[in-house]
Parts: sequence; C-alpha cells; structure tokens
Amino acid sequence: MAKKLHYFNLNGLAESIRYLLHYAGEKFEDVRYDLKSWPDKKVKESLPYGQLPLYEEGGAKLTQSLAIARYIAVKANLLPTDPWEQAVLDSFVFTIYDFWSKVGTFIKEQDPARKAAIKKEIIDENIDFYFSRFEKYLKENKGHFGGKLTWVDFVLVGIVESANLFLGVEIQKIYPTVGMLVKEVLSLPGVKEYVATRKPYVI
Ligand SMILES: N[C@@H](CCC(=O)N[C@@H](CS)C(=O)NCC(=O)O)C(=O)O
Repeated sequence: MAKKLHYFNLNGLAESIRYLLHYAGEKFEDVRYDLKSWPDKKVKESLPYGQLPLYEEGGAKLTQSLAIARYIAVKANLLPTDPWEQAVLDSFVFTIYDFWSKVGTFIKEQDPARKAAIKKEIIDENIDFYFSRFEKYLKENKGHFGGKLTWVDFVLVGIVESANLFLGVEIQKIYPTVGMLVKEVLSLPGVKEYVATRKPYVI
C-alpha cells in the first residue's frame, strides 16, 4: 500500500513523523512543499483542513501531526499497552505542543518589534519553564518520558530541533538529559541513516 507524508521542506511538525517512519522501516514517499510558494492554492484546497502534515495510506488520509505520529508509533511498538501509561505520555506530548504553540506565535507574527518581544519571552521564560521540567522528569525516568523509548521521545526531539531552527538557540546544550535524548533518537537505526543524508533546512 503506497504511503505518503506531505509537509513543507522543513522539520516543523513532520520531522518526528519522518523519524518514526524511518525507525519503523516503512517505505514512504516524503513529499515536500516549498514554503516560499505557499499557499499553493491547488494543494491547499486538496487538503482536508487546508494544512499539513497529511499522511496517506492507499487512498486513506490522516491529518494532525500527533495522530499520525501515534499511529505509526503503535505499529512500531513505541506505545505502552497500559492505559494510564498511555495517558501520561499523551499528557507530555500535549505539553510539548503547548511549548510549540508559543514558538508558533513567534513564527506567525509579522510585526518586527512584536516578533522580537515574543522571541525574547520564549528565550527568557518559556524555554526554561518547560525544559527544566522535562529535564527533571527525564532524569528521574531513565532519560525517557515513558521510562524507556516511546513515541513521545521522537516528538520532543522534532520540536527541539524545530525550535532551535526558528529561534537560533540550542536547547539540547542547556539541558543535558534532553541533549542525551536528542543524541539517542538521532542515532537510532533508520533515523541515523536518514539524518546523515537529509538536506539542511532553510527558513
Ligand atoms: N494541529 C495541526 C496543525 C497543523 C499546522 O498548523 N500546519 C501548518 C504548518 S506547521 C500549516 O499547514 N500551515 C500552512 C497553512 O495553514 O496554510 C497538526 O498538529 O498537524
């Protein structure tokens, strides 16, 4: 069954999905759109909610980055079976996205002064608020959100990389346990080979 992941030529909300697909050994078409020529009216109108990422299997379409990541994670055995453990991981994933929504506000802001102020707030306050907590939890749980490798670790790494790219920071250097997790995920079979050949992202 033909599999396709559609997203921009960016890591953004799709990089963790790319990692998961490569780790799972799935053959898929990594379809990329140029952000500079977005919105491509024809593509946008073909998307269920006008947004990316979109994942396709055969003719079936799945939107929402976390739903896509979770689906691939189930197939790759990266989700615990215990409902409580699943819920704890969901809670982390939504918290990681709470942080990402601040970065999203920065990305969307057009006014240079407001953009600079949002960036300052993220760097001075939000990064530490979220990442000092992630760091502590990871340290106490064998370096992983679920005590062992799960899909949430992939999501965190994708978001760290993307935040770094947009804000010009290096979050993984400030929080050593987060840094170790980034290294681990990027060295996983399948992911390592993908990362070695991916082109640098330009924004
Ligand atoms: N909640 C959605 C958000 C999707 C989203 O915001 N996509 C952005 C890129 S990160 C997009 O498609 N922007 C282009 C547009 O809205 O035209 C998800 O997690 O997949």
